[in-house]
Amino acid sequence: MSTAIEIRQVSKQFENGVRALDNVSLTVAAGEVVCVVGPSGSGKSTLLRTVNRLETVTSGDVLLDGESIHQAGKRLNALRQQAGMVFQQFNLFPHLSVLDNIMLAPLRVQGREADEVRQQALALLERVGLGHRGASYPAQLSGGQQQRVAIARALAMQPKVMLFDEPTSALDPEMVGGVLDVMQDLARDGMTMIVVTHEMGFARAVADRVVFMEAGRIDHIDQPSGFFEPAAGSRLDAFLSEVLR
Ligand SMILES: Nc1ncnc2c1ncn2[C@@H]1O[C@H](COP(=O)(O)OP(=O)(O)OP(=O)(O)O)[C@@H](O)[C@H]1O
Repeated sequence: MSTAIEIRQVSKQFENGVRALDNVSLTVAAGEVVCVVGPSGSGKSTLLRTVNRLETVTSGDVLLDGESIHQAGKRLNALRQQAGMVFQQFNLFPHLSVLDNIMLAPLRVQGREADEVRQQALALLERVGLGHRGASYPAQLSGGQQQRVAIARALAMQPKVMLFDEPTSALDPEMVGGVLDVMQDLARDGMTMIVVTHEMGFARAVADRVVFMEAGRIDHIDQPSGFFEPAAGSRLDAFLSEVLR
């Protein structure tokens, strides 16, 4: 299987001295779903953000389909578009309708043709179960619906990989399932995904591998063959007891 994402010995030290990532390496194959879990502050978001260079690296590199994103030069925008990102806060434009939110970047950033973009946006809205809400504004939707629009918006750029940063953490519990269902469908369709999440049920049901981070390093990777038992009394053990409770 071809490699979609290669995180190569990435370290990140912020200007305040915090070492958020310490020599992290991870390879994600095309079509693979990797969930990243770990205690607060362990570096999960920072790692995800280095993949599309929302965060620079202190050393190391990330390759998307074999191309360096941290040395990308003029190719940076093109490479960034290969990695769709979904955030905890949905970040929709409040003054634009749902349909316009989805169409904006394909039109403005990619310069694609309006009819084609509209057809695709409508199909994506159907896909996330909101085919009837294209004319609504974000404030008229629930948090879960807004997050499904944000997923459709990311997909509209036709990315090769999708990066999710705690996509359900800001949602009311009854909204979580609908968003996870959309993500599970995407996984089934063969999308390459890295998902930072505390949803261990989702991670174990959908992920090909689960990466456990602790203090800026990958502590352990669960393979499909067996689940990880953290050392009793460790920080990861405490964290997992908390999220699995
Ligand atoms: N812009 C920044 N400037 C300085 N320090 C930062 C910055 N962003 C993150 N950090 C620090 O880097 C470390 C890793 O943060 P990160 O957000 O990646 O962790 P996380 O595992 O995603 O945590 P959470 O689950 O709480 O979101 C933390 O100590 C955090 O305070």
